[in-house]
Amino acid sequence: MLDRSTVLEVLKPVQDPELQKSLVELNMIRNIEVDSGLVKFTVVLTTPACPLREFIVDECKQAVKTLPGVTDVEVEVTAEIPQQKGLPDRVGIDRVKNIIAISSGKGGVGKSTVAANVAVALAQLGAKVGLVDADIYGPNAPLMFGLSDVRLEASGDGILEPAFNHGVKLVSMAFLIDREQPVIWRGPMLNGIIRQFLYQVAWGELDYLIVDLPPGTGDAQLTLAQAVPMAGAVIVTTPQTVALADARKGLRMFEKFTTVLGVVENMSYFTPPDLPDRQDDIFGSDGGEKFAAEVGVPLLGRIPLEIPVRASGDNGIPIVIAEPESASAKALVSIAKSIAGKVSIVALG
Ligand SMILES: Nc1ncnc2c1ncn2[C@@H]1O[C@H](COP(=O)(O)OP(=O)(O)OP(=O)(O)O)[C@@H](O)[C@H]1O
Repeated sequence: MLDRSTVLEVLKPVQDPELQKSLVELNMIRNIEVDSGLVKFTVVLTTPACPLREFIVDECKQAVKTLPGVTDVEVEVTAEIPQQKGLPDRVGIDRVKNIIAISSGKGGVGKSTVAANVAVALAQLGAKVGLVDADIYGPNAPLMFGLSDVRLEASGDGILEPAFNHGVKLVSMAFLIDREQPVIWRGPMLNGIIRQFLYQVAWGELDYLIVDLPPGTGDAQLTLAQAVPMAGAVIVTTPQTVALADARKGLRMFEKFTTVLGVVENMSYFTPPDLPDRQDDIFGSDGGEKFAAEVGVPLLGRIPLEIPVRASGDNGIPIVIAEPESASAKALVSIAKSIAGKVSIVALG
């Protein structure tokens, strides 16, 4: 007989490929309805940015269709994002589910570009996202979000209301300081600023809080590590040997206090606009892939060097919005999905 329990039974062997557990066991199948031959149910994913969304829905449909009497299957997809372990219950951070650090060993490899686009891509996929620009020596996020002229001031109780654009809440040193202030004065402020950005911002409910760190393995990384537990860290590098050597140092440091979710290879190749089939490996070939394999973490994706990436960053409209069909935008959306998938594994692990 075709009813709720036979549907649930036939769905039991269907697994979430990343979590490697049955969807039924994970309580991801809800609201089963059977109306003669029509079967309807909801799949509750662990992130709206699930990289395997279509695959999972297809597997479920195929399984249910094997039941005698089924004429049609309708699947609704929603998401409930699990919270990482160990987050303190303190104002500002109390409704944040997952904190993700984006870091690089070397400067100028595109870390802020990746952080901004991953944040916007996750928001476009339906997640609630915040971004902390913790790069106090070169805060670029306001420019990339078209918010260069914004100034923020904490209210009487010391709480900062974040700026907002492209679906992302944002705080940055650039919103607080006098731009003429010498960079040398910023170092001693670092500890306080990072804590303020975590605990004294009216973040509200956030699925992902992304922290764009300065390059290297310095005070900002240690301050963040001491200030709050993270779901994980992402290392951005170019395929170049010198960038990879620095990335290795960064990775070893992060491994001491969080999960390294993976490596992003940026500026992987250049395709001349008039020669769409060509790929010039300007900074070397497959460096990111070899590096990821060597250190035993996933390669989350490769982003080509494209002029519109730079131009869109300078114009305040990240490439995933400005040119969503470009190879770099597609790579960045796929990277955002991979990061979300890995964060779910950490949270449920
Ligand atoms: N894939 C790409 N194609 C073209 N330009 C890029 C790409 N990635 C980054 N850029 C450009 O390179 C420059 C440096 O990028 P970005 O500021 O993101 O690097 P960073 O690693 O955060 O640097 P910093 O060390 O200053 O923090 C920016 O002008 C950015 O627009």
